[in-house]
Amino acid sequence: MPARTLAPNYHGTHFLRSAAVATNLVRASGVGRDHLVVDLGAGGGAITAPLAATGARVLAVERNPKFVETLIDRFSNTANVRVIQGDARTVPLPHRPYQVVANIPFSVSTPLLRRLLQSPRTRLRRADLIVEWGLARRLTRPRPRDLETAWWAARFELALVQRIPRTCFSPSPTVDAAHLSIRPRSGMGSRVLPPLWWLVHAGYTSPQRTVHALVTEVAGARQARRLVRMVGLESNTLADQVTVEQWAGLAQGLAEADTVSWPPLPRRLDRV
Ligand SMILES: C[S@@+](CC[C@H](N)C(=O)[O-])C[C@H]1O[C@@H](n2cnc3c(N)ncnc32)[C@H](O)[C@@H]1O
Repeated sequence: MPARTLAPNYHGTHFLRSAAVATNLVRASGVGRDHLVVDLGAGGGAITAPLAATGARVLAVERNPKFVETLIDRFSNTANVRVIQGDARTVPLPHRPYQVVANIPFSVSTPLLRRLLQSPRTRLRRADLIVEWGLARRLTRPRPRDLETAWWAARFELALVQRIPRTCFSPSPTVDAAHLSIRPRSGMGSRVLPPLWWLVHAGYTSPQRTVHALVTEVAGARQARRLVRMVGLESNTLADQVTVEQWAGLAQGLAEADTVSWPPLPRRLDRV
């Protein structure tokens, strides 16, 4: 169904009118035969169709019954597409590793990102999302302004791939969008997560303390000096000057040193 026939705009959502944007997004995602991929907010299938063409197993999640009908019609003969009527904020996500490729509704971007990125047990392997330009800028700052984004960005590399002009959507939103790529950061296995959480939590709760003082609390002054230097910081660098990459490096160093018995991660991180 051509995107421009989908107006009026349902709940502030914007449908892709550019097939090239959908194709490029899918190509950049690296999705291929037999991968499991979820399209959250599938609409008329603008992204579902190029995903299906890769041979991947595609789950197309859509809340609006009219679009669900359209999707069922459009993909009734496509064995590798399953249409799921439901709310992307609550629909069960796969228990095995999966990717997400989607033009997510701007109005629920943050709850959806939380679902994908927050839990230490997430099975998300990568994601390529179209999000609001301003959100993509905020998420990809080297020093995020809030603890939640820092927790996501220390475990996943969040990169702004390109700006997508508002004219690529129908109806056009008031602002441009962006292709946001999400890839797991290497070396962030389960042993690294407790020290990582401790560090970012301490750093964002006490932004004016030196990172050296924070690390000293758990590792002793000598080890703290070594780790702080190892990630390219000075002893007097304040916590709010530390990048997510440096928090990740410090957490890896602490996990390797293996001298601390870390408290378990808070259960609320798993509530997704
Ligand atoms: C930005 S549009 C994208 C549609 C299509 N993927 C495209 O790119 O043209 C978002 C779609 O998500 C649907 N939607 C909005 N909120 C949703 C939710 N909470 N759960 C599932 N789908 C939702 C809307 O009905 C709409 O079809």
